[in-house]
Amino acid sequence: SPLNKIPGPWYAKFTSLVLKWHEFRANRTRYIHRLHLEYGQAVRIAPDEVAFASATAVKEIYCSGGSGYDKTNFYDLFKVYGKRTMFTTLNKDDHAKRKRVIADRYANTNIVRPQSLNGIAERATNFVMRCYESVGGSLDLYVYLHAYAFDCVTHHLFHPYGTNSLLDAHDEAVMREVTFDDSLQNRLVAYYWPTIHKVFGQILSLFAKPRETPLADSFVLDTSAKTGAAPFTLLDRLHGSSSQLDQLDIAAECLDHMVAGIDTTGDALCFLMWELSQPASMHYQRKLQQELRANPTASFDKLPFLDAVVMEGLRCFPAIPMSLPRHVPSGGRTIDTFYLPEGTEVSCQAYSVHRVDRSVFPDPDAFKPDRWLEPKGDAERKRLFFAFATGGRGCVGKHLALAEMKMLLQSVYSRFTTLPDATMKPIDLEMSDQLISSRPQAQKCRLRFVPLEPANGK
Ligand code: HEM
Repeated sequence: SPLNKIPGPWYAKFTSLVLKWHEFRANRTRYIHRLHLEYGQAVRIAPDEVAFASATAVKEIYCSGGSGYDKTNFYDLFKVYGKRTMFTTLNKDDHAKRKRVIADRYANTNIVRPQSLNGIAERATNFVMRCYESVGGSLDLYVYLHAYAFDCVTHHLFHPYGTNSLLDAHDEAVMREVTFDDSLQNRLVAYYWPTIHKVFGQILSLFAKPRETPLADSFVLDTSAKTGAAPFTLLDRLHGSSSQLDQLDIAAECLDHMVAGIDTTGDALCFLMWELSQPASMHYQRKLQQELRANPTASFDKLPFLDAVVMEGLRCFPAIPMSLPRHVPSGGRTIDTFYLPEGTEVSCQAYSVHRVDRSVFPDPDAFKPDRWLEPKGDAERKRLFFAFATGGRGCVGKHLALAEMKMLLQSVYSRFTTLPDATMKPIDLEMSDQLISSRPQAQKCRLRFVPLEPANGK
């Protein structure tokens, strides 16, 4: 095999079992990262699978021809109501057709419309209310950040039919159902051994829970059938004449975006606020508070240190840190000097792309927002920033996610100091891999919120 030339552990030439073992133990990302540290930026991780971590590989796999190589059938696991969505289409043409309909709803010009931003600001205010209520005790940030992300994304999809899970128990139950899902092992069996999954599915579900989200499913089926959504929403576009989607396709697309918008933004904020609350990062928290309080009326996208904090948060703790698998196209390709035959599975994972090249990210495991403020190396850092992936299949919700993250941090850190609650252990925030996203292992994150003195004594 031409892949024999690619460095990697000896057993990867013969079996994918070791890789699968780590996947089942929710530890794929760290395992592959260890291999990168040992073998370099190109590693053979299974007989027909290679992981890369260089900027040239990212460009080739995810950007060549605009949207890079086609996705693998791994993405079948994410089909919704049995339908393919923009995210789960495998080939370029189907994807481009769907994206043409959807993309403008996620353009920054649409995100910064007053009706869109006011909805996010309102949710950030609800979050701050929760923080005030917790003063003297602690708040489980994990739950409320996911509620915030849920409310923001449903605002963008469905306004005026968005959720209010920060204040409403029924909506919170919908969010919990999606967020506290525990179906990793069951879905991995479905992917790797579909026949076994079909035949022994009932027995398997006694040991490994299947994914079941009845509340979310029926919320989206009902809501996406409604008319009268605001012009900035995705629902408005999907019901428009240009979309030509039937009702079930519309519901599937909406559910996919809703799920894509909850855990990603919720987990990214959770890891970031936990880090900002650690003694080693307290000086960054203070610097952020100073910037926010010195510029109380500044827009969230005009604050350089806030931007640096968010970029560094997403670099250190990308909510999707895992491999984004693609197939080498017909005829084979050469990546980083290695020839790969057609059909080889190739991928990059943000966790490693953000760490392996120490000339671009020195001291890569340390949280250092200031690195994003240095003009030197700016282009190289941006080239290796892979939290939202890149190319035509990169995250369509990026501008929405950044607006949500920045507006929440602005609301919180202009009013509070956050500190870890004594009940928390460092292991609680260890990364636990799911299918492509990673979440804090304990699925809780208790912080204490200490109100700041009013600015200027007011
Ligand atoms: C911090 C938050 C977020 C992160 C880190 C993130 C990251 C990503 C990444 C890495 C991908 C590429 C996945 C792949 O190729 O397998 C992606 C795709 C996608 N994201 Fe996000 N995302 C975030 C928030 C959101 C939000 C708020 C939405 C809103 C609806 C969203 C919707 C999507 C969709 C629909 C796709 C598929 C795009 C396509 O295939 O064309 N994401 N995201």
